[in-house]
Amino acid sequence: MKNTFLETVKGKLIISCQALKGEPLYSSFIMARMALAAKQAGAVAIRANSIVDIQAIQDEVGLPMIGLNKIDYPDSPVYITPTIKEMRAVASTGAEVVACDVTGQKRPHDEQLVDIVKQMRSEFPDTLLMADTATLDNVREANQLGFDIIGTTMHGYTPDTKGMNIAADDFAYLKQVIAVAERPVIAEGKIDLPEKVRRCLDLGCHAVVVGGAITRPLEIASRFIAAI
Ligand SMILES: CC(=O)N[C@H](C=O)[C@@H](O)[C@H](O)[C@H](O)COP(=O)(O)O
Repeated sequence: MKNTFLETVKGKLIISCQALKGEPLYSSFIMARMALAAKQAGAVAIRANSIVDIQAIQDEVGLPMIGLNKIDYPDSPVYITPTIKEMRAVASTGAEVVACDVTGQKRPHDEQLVDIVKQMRSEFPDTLLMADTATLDNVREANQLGFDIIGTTMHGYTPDTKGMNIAADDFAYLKQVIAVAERPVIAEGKIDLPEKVRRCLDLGCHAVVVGGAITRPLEIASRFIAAI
């Protein structure tokens, strides 16, 4: 069946529903309900972490999904769908898109991204691959490897970009990403206001992912508390 994810999300909002172990909402049941609220509000796709959460959300809302699997390995800082094992597991759920780290950092067991992409293309030819990048060099690598979607997910979360914010200087970095990317750009990471979503789309992003500002109540409540 043709993968229509990119057509479905064009100019629209994707909501990320994620809670890691240790976070107050850590529960597939709750993530599925978060996804239902997202759907009722008008989100056209969901981004989710872990096989159980992806499946629970698929059952509850039936929206297209960007799936990932965060795993910490002792020999690598890469944690978003880091190895072929997690890539396969996420694709096997039927998620339309599998997202993985493309930050140029060493992967677990020294796996090479070029091999992972090649393997995924042969095993899951209909699954789109999203590159979670942090820098323009990462975007160039994603272009070269033939990723289908360029995400800005890791901007601000690598040693080189620590503390940076995609919205700084009227999205100056995002403008460069759009200029360099050879595939549709999905803006993601610290987009915490509706006006910012609008701006990302006006600048030429294909779609926008918002997570914590909608689905992480601890983060939302902390912002209010910090204002006191
Ligand atoms: C850096 C990293 O691990 N980002 C993760 C990627 O899936 C999620 O924890 C974020 O919530 C997601 O990217 C959406 O971003 P925000 O929650 O800022 O809207």
